[in-house]
Amino acid sequence: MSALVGMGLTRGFDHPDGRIEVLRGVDLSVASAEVVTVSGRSGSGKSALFAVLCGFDKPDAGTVAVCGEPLAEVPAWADCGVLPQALGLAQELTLAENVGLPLRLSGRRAEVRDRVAELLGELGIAGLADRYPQEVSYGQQQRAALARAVSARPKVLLADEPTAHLDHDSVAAVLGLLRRTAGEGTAVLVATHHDAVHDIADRGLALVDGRIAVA
Ligand SMILES: Nc1ncnc2c1ncn2[C@@H]1O[C@H](COP(=O)(O)OP(=O)(O)OP(=O)(O)O)[C@@H](O)[C@H]1O
Repeated sequence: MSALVGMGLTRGFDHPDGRIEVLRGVDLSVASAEVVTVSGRSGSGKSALFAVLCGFDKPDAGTVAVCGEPLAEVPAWADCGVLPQALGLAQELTLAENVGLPLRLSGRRAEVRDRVAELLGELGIAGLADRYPQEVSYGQQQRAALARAVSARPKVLLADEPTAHLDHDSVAAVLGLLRRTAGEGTAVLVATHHDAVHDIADRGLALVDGRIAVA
């Protein structure tokens, strides 16, 4: 079954010089355990699409379903994990606390310690567990935000440019985690400009003129 289904998604924005229609009827689906990339030129609407798919933004028309259920107004982290381009780490929490937050909010406190240690270790930032986001680099924050997105083992993971700004070893760690997360049953959708991400994906989609095409 498709874990993530978007149908007929449209979204436009009003600007002083007129309205732009960014999404013009996007249909897509991602199955459990599948890694799918979305490419497209800068400004083509990848982030706008992800915002609609995870419920951060409402489409003008169309529907989103996670495992056959309409997307909740505020989806649980265990349903939909998100790595937004802006990261959105809680500044008043340490990296470890940020990563453990989805588990705490899901009432799974017993899993927090081991899962946080596992993810921070895998992403090479275990030594930064007790630092606050403003005390580490952007790339380190980005990996913490990815760890937070996957910590509750969500049904769907949406990762917007997860390898931007990372060095070679960090890219390899992120790609390994994306693949492993899919291997554990999560449907993974990744917006990327990066060939290395396409190489580990099962399929590639492209956003062209507000619609989805096979890449
Ligand atoms: N909240 C908003 N208000 C107005 N315009 C917006 C808003 N969000 C996105 N846009 C516009 O929608 C278009 C698509 O933006 P989006 O950020 O989705 O592109 P993208 O494909 O993710 O680009 P990049 O690869 O550079 O991250 C752009 O023209 C942008 O200016």
